[in-house]
Amino acid sequence: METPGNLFVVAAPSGAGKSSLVKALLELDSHLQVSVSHTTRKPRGQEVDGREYWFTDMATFRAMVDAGDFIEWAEVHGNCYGTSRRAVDARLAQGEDVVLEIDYQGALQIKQLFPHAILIFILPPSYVELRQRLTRRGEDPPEVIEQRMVNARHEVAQARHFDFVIINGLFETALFDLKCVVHSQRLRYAAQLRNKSQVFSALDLIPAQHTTGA
Ligand SMILES: Nc1nc2c(ncn2[C@@H]2O[C@H](COP(=O)(O)OP(=O)(O)O)[C@@H](O)[C@H]2O)c(=O)[nH]1
Ligand SMILES: Nc1ncnc2c1ncn2[C@@H]1O[C@H](COP(=O)(O)OP(=O)(O)O)[C@@H](O)[C@H]1O
Repeated sequence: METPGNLFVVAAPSGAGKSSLVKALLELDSHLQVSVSHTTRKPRGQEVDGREYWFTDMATFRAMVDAGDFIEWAEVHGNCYGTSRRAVDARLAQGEDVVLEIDYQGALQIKQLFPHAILIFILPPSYVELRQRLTRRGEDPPEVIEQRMVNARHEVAQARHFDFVIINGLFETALFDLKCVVHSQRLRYAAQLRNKSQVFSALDLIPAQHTTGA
């Protein structure tokens, strides 16, 4: 039986830079897969169905909730978002590492289901910078930016529930920090059993009672 992969959750207030950081991390880390969420939000700008999100209508989303298709879901900024069981379970079982880019409500649900999941919160350096990034991103109308700025204050307060907090001031520094968190999780004894099993057996290193990602 394959040693299950690691599960990483990245959350942040809108505009803090989580999508940019996860995208940059995936380009550097071929062992990491991102889970594509379902949402009732309408596509923005260049977003493509099946790439950034699976865009669904509310009736379909509700039916998936009722069918138990999501391992977590939440209403965020007036839209529904959810992580499908299919997107995660099979990959973890194959020993792949998976990253979820979801809000703090989903993150806390995931921690209940996967106690060894690593929760990472991305903070903006200030609310002024957060508003500037949302405005510069140019993907949300002013009223949506206002809503996200109001919600940001409550979201930021949830950082204390997370395992790691990364301040996304200089992008490259934040990306280095994110890579360190992911890599340090892989250096844990249990993860090494998966990554370096030949060496462990060559050294007669008896695998400890395996606990996923502990
Ligand atoms: N709980 C949960 N939140 C999600 C999911 N997918 C995205 N989100 C969160 O929903 C919020 C809004 O995402 P989005 O509409 O892409 O706006 P953005 O944060 O401005 O890029 C963000 O906090 C996302 O992390 C999901 O599957 N589950
Ligand atoms: N460290 C940073 N410094 C300046 N701009 C940034 C930084 N990180 C991200 N951005 C920019 O801020 C905007 C929001 O980033 P994005 O990744 O979409 O945030 P989120 O996914 O958290 O909503 C984007 O235009 C992005 O290019």
